[in-house]
Amino acid sequence: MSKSALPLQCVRGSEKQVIKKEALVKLLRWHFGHSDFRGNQLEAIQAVLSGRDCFCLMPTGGGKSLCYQIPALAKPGIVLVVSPLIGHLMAVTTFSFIVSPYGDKAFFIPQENQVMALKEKGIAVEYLSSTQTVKVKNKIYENLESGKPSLQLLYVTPELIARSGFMSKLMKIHGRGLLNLIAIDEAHCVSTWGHDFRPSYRKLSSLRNNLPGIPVLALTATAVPKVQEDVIKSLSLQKPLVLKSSFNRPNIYYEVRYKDLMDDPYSDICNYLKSCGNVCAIVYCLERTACDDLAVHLSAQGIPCSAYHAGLNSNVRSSVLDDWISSRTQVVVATDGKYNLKKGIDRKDVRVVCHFNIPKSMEAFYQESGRAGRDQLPSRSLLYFGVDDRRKMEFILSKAANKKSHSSSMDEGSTKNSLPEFQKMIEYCEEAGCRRKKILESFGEEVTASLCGKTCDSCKHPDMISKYLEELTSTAAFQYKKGSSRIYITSASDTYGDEQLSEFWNRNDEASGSEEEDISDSDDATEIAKSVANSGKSSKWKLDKRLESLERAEENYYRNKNNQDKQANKVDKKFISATLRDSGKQRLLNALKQNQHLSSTLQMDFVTSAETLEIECYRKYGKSGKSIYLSQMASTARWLSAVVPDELTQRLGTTTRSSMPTEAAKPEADRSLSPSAPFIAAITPVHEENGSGSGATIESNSTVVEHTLPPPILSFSEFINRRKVMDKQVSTSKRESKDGVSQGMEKKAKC
Ligand SMILES: Nc1ncnc2c1ncn2[C@@H]1O[C@H](COP(=O)(O)OP(=O)(O)OP(=O)(O)O)[C@@H](O)[C@H]1O
Ligand SMILES: [Mg+2]
Repeated sequence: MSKSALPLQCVRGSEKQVIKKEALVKLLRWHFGHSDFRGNQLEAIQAVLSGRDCFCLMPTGGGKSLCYQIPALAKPGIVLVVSPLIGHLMAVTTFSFIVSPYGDKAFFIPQENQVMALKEKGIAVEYLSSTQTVKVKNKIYENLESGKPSLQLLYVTPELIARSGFMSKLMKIHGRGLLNLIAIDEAHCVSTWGHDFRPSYRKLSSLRNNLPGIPVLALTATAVPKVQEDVIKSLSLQKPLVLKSSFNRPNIYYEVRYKDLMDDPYSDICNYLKSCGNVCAIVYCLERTACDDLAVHLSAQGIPCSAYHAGLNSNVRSSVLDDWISSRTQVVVATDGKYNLKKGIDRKDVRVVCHFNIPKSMEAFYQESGRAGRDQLPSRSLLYFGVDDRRKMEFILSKAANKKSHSSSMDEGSTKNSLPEFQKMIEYCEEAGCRRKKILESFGEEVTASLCGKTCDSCKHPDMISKYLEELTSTAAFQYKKGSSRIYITSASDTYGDEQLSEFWNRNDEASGSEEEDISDSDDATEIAKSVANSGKSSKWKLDKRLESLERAEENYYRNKNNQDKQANKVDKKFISATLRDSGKQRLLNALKQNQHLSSTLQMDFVTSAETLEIECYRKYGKSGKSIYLSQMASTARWLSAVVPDELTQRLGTTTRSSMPTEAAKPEADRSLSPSAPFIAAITPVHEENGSGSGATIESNSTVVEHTLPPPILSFSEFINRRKVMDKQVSTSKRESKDGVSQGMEKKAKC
């Protein structure tokens, strides 16, 4: 319910005057219902209200937003909040977001968006972004230009700040003395050293020059000292009050598990999630294919789960998030890319964050694991460490570092070296000692071991962890690690090249619909390699080039990228490499192995089965291009994850007997049938319920067996044919009903 504003005369003070704590606490209680300020909130608020610049470093969920929201209430004038991707996030789903609606740090309150939530609290707030209609924007501009603007808080994107038209509007407002504060949320985005650098943030330095005398508040949860210095310098903060909170997240229990010591990491994560109960969880994977595979596996084991990554079109992503946020799915398996869970939408009650592959840096790990327990309740971070994963990441990073060293004029100071960053992650996993201490020390925080209070596996079970580490160092995989990263060279040539191995279905949709992927998106191994390599081009000239290209990509997101690019992309994306095919076989093999129905069928040759199905798919769809091939592979993997032995035998038998005919060679009748038809026909007799392939009752040897058939594998042409038939049916029935209506009307008219 809307609340009337607290009479402000009791708290509003003139410039440079420190507003007393009591008055600010009153505002906090009245508008937000919190009893007192947390951490450094009060200091930050008082500093900016007295006109001083402030750099405020608070952990994820620490309460940074209040540091600019309270000043908006405590002093006349407008607080300008720069926050990335407001428009994107407000537009991308049907839900609403609150506070910093930037992917990385956004968090979600059902049915309310950030602006709505603040309005509900009686605060005059608006946001401006490219996703709004001209009408809405004009209304806001009118307010700003009116004699007495009623706005207290205005959220804008960094891209808008970069536009000269908007800047001149701001300058006018400033000239009229109506600007109270400039708050820059997610301020680490300004730094090329940070893991979330955004070129448009570089233009924010113009704020200081164009709007002199207005305090600037930079807010971030990024703990790396180099980034902090960079932010202060880049935003031209003047003698700022620097406030740093501890990065300790006492409500998160940290744990590492060792894949190389397990029979089956998939089962382990599955059992782990089950043992946590029906809680909200995020699982991060390095690559999209790993996401898809794991999501399939968890779903097959009865855990409501979906994959979420940039390979899915925005509609699918929205519906995945919808399901997750409304608790229809328990677990989301995501890559760590820009539009994914790390930076997408967050729930405050995430109880578990799992990293199924080692993250590329401690910073990334901290941010991602920090999605857990934003409501301050006990939560868990679990990292699955695998020597192979480690090597893969090392290869990607060192390849990028090599590229860097080949670039001629080095400018060491301007970009970060990712290998030492990754080393911290390795130490976190491979060395004994308190995990919490390692996290905090990696951010330069001095802590005693007692701080942890047995809230990490290493402090809680030191002997067990020592034993695991001993075992790990004696594993073949570990022994091999000092040799070379040979095993990744083959895959890495693909991983690092222009081609993306990690694909999922709907690549066509993606190419045509979701512009957001055009923004530098370290979504999978390929992208990580690319982004690291790019950041490694360290001459000033090269850095500028990179920034320019990123800026262009960013602008493309907000406008509409031209169709020629899409066409070019589509052509490149058609080629199916041998490695892609190998990974496809592996994917089918994994699906087979994960299938519980088949695990008892020991005589089954999984490898040959996977190969046969892949060859079938390639022969049928290889020429049609990568998208269709991948789409079919995804369908097949889904089908395999639930198939029962008889059905698989039938399928393989059918395949062999029919010698994998091409679509053209198939009899006409066969092509128009549902793809499952030959398969169902082979099991006789069949009684279909509801006329569909699923839920059929299969009678065999006089015994009635209830089966839920797995989803049929739809070939592309069958899918198109089916659509055509359905469209035809719909238009016929529409015509008929229209005829019926007009006949009825004719009758009425005659009467
Ligand atoms: N003083 C306070 N007392 C109680 N709760 C608070 C206080 N300040 C903030 N909160 C709550 O803490 C939660 C996190 O706040 P907020 O989103 O501002 O954090 P943040 O630091 O911006 O996090 P992120 O880095 O993820 O963006 C919110 O639910 C907010 O209502
Ligand atoms: Mg925030």
